[in-house]
Amino acid sequence: MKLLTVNNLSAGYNGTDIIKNISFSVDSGQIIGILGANGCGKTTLIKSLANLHPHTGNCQLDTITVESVSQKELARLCGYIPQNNSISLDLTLFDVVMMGFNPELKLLQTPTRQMKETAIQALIDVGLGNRMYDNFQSLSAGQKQLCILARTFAGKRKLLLLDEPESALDFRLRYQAMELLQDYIQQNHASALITLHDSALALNYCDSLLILSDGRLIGTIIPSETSISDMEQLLSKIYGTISLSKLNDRLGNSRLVMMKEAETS
Ligand SMILES: Nc1ncnc2c1ncn2[C@@H]1O[C@H](COP(=O)(O)OP(=O)(O)OP(=O)(O)O)[C@@H](O)[C@H]1O
Repeated sequence: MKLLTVNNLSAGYNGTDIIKNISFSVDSGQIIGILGANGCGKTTLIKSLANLHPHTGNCQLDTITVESVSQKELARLCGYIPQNNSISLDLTLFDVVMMGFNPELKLLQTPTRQMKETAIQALIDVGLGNRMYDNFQSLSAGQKQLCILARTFAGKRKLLLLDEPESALDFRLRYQAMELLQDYIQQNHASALITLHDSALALNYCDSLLILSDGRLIGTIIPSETSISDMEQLLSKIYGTISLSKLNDRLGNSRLVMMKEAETS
């Protein structure tokens, strides 16, 4: 079932389009990666989908047209994690996660007990259960990112828009965050659009990958179906010469590994 349909999306700055005529759709239950070189327009695309950046074209999310609803209404269906968190207030981690319920609460309405329990569980799930009442500002950059992820999971939105959520996480936590995301998507019949610079996460955790180059969608990879040579060809357009291999880990799970090759002239 389609959760999101994007039609002819273009957006930019100062009258110049940075992303150009992008169209794609996302089924429920999918994690879609957005890959592209620095500056190709990934953040601009994600912000446009969250209706936080002016654009032309339109996005249909479930039963709503993104461009025609209020931010609060959109926030009930869609959770957005920006590249850099902008929380500068002295709040506990618990308070930060509780902010995820704001779109559901009316003015002066207090959160329910179930919301509080969900927030606590979300913090435990990301490994921050023992820091729940610490000041958010006292966390490291990676821990802040995990706390924001917990807030997004607690909100139980149908669509998650995540802009490089792994950037501050160490090697182990990157994988843990992707596993948590997979569980979330399955349990909530949700979908995620996620910009990534980590090819191992992109190739091994995403159901499909949108390949952006210079603001255009130049192709789509379905890691479980697309041939290695087709994937290499597309990925080389954004990363230069690369090679891909399928390797088995010790448990026999097949993994895609991308290696940078010397540039050929
Ligand atoms: N506020 C702005 N004003 C003018 N130009 C901008 C603004 N924000 C971004 N740009 C330009 O738009 C282009 C795309 O930026 P964007 O942040 O969407 O790229 P990105 O693919 O997310 O990059 P990265 O991988 O480095 O995060 C860049 O050339 C950037 O300079």
